[in-house]
Amino acid sequence: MTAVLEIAGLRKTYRSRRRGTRNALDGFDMRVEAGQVHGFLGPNGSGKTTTLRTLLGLIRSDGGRMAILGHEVPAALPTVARQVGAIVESPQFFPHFTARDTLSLLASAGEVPRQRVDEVLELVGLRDRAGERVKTYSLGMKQRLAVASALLKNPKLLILDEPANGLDPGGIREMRTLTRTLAESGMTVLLSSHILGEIQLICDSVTIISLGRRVAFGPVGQVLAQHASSAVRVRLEAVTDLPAAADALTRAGLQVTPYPDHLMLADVDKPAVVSRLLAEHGLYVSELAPVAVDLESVFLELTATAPVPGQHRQVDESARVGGAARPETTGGGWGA
Ligand SMILES: Nc1ncnc2c1ncn2[C@@H]1O[C@H](COP(=O)(O)OP(=O)(O)OP(=O)(O)O)[C@@H](O)[C@H]1O
Repeated sequence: MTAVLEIAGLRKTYRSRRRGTRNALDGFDMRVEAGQVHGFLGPNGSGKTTTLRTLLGLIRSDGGRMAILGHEVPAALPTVARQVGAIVESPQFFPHFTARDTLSLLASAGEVPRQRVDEVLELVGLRDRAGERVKTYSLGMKQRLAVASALLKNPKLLILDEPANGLDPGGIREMRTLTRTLAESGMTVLLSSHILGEIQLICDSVTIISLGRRVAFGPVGQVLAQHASSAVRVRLEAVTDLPAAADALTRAGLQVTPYPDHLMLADVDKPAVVSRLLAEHGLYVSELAPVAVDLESVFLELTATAPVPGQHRQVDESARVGGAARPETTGGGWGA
């Protein structure tokens, strides 16, 4: 398959006299194949926006390589810019302009044929409200207008940062259908979102980032399968025993994620070992069930961002996967 987007070893450090240095990207890799809808997932502050801004030449990297449609960027951005549509930060529109005026202005500035304005208004579902001023639009309608503006050039690569932000359930479903339709027409879509159920429904493949590094990537089914084999949900007869159970299982070397009314265990080859171990501590299991894994649980496990009762996770406290200095080896190098 042909890569529309390749990133290898990308590094970005923010430096400020007051806050010191912060490694936002620490050798990040990504590869997006042509015609795919690719999900870009990561906890708050993990480096998604920094990646996208670097890719689009809005900020400069401190190292690594990036290519769009085979052209190295940022050097080739003037060449490839026409083929990339992006909404990375909430775009600002003139509030007194209508959606049609806004898009017409952008179309003439970008030498896009006038008829494309009506096409994109139709595509994003704004046709009937296109004559109203943007200041009267709801958040979701502004979001649709933003997507319309990114589609004007009929790009080969469409980058959407949180496109479902502010959309109602119907709007989210329409955005899903639109994204799939665009991909079926040959467009490659890179989609960052925190709505993991949505990503699982829409995306062909994903990249998960944590602390500026890739911690998982590949086709959605493959990423799920890699984590599906041996997750187990444990409930106890007494909920108050959960902390003691988590403690005993952790000390036995198991990877435990606590929830208010159950524990999740990763990599359990023999579930019977769990009930025996807990019984030895006077803790009695009421349920021990293999779990059908979903993207949300994989995300929480890989980024270590599952909520822990009684604790308030701070934004930078996501995973150092495996405790290793570098979380995963991916074959390395360009395009892995
Ligand atoms: N201009 C900046 N100056 C200093 N630090 C920054 C700047 N922009 C981002 N950072 C830091 O870089 C890290 C990555 O931020 P980034 O915005 O890329 O995360 P994100 O994954 O997009 O998060 P979110 O999901 O919350 O949007 C964070 O620790 C953030 O505080």
